[in-house]
Amino acid sequence: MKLHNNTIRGVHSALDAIFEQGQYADKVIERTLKSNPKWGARDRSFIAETTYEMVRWWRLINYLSPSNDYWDLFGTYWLMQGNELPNWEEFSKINPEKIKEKYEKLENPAILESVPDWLYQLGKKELGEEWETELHSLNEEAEVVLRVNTLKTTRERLKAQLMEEGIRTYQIKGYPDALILEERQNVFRTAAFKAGLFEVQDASSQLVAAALGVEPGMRVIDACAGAGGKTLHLAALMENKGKILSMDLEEWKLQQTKLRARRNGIDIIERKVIEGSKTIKRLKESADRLLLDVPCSGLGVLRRNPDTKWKLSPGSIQKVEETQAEILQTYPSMVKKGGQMVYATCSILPSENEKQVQKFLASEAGKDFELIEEKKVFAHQSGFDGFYIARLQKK
Ligand SMILES: C[S@@+](CC[C@H](N)C(=O)[O-])C[C@H]1O[C@@H](n2cnc3c(N)ncnc32)[C@H](O)[C@@H]1O
Repeated sequence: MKLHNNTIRGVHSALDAIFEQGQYADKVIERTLKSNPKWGARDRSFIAETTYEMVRWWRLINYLSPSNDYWDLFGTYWLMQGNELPNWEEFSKINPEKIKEKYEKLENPAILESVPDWLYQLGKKELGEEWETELHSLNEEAEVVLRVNTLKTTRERLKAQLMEEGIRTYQIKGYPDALILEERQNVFRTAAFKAGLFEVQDASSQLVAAALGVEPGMRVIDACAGAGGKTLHLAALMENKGKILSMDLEEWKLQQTKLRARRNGIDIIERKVIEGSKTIKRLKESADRLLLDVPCSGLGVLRRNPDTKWKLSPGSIQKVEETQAEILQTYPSMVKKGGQMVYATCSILPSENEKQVQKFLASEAGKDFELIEEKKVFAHQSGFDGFYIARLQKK
């Protein structure tokens, strides 16, 4: 593949915004791509892919070539991919033989898998032997997965329509609404997306709303709804009949659901900002189903958000675990007697998952609940994001 100086500069400026200014990788890439309308589809995918991969392998790259110069770091990454470097002045400081030798001698698994030491040790402590395999898998590039909006189309019809738009997809067993892209492409520009025929949502994430066992006509609360990914799925499973109360602390996130719901042809969603414990108390025993898609470390979705590795800290994980425990102590009161709730995270750490559920069940707030089903979804087993999904019944 031929390298172009100005697309590499695009990668450099994206890396600078991510590492020096602490911005989120997905937002940075979106902005970088918009900054030069002359870049074609190939340039854009080079910039997006290279930035993500360099963020993913940042520790390893910096170990192999300790340098503050982005050209050295890019050159090292390029060699790691099995490519040759062109004879450019910018790459003159790079010694491919030395890099190769250093890599071959490397034994430290945290550097090899490109994660901070504390994170490597935490994973090992929490998951034991399974961590190595899982971590390796979490360093792979994520597939692009679509969730068919069954309110507007079927999987077969969408597959055919996307094919007409030049996008090839395939389906997999066990995920009834999912289509996977054969090749990474920008699907947001398609007529099918604009018509609300699908949303982009990882296959594991599609298991969450499905686990809640909703039916048309139910009253459902999605208490950590964010921008509404799972709310939209719930609405489709409910055939757009009943009521969904979509709640979050952040109003700007809930606002995004409005637009998405319109595109999806959904009108059963009501939005409510959580202003404090009163908001929750007023909704006591009002829901047939409650979804707690709680804030988490995001360690299950490192494929999609590799910058999470460098943003997390032991302190931030502890803080998020405290929030999870607090949510579990108060929000389940919104479930009607005989109703059900799902507690879910996109983390693979037992301390955010089964241990939180066990603590809840052993507490006063959880005494009326029982665990019906629990799914620990690992990336190395499923091929998709890591998730945890627990379904509980209120007696
Ligand atoms: C995992 S994200 C939700 C993703 C969303 N359900 C989706 O499918 O797109 C967790 C959400 O919980 C919200 N949150 C954080 N603390 C909360 C709290 N105490 N109560 C309710 N929501 C909270 C965050 O703002 C964030 O949007």
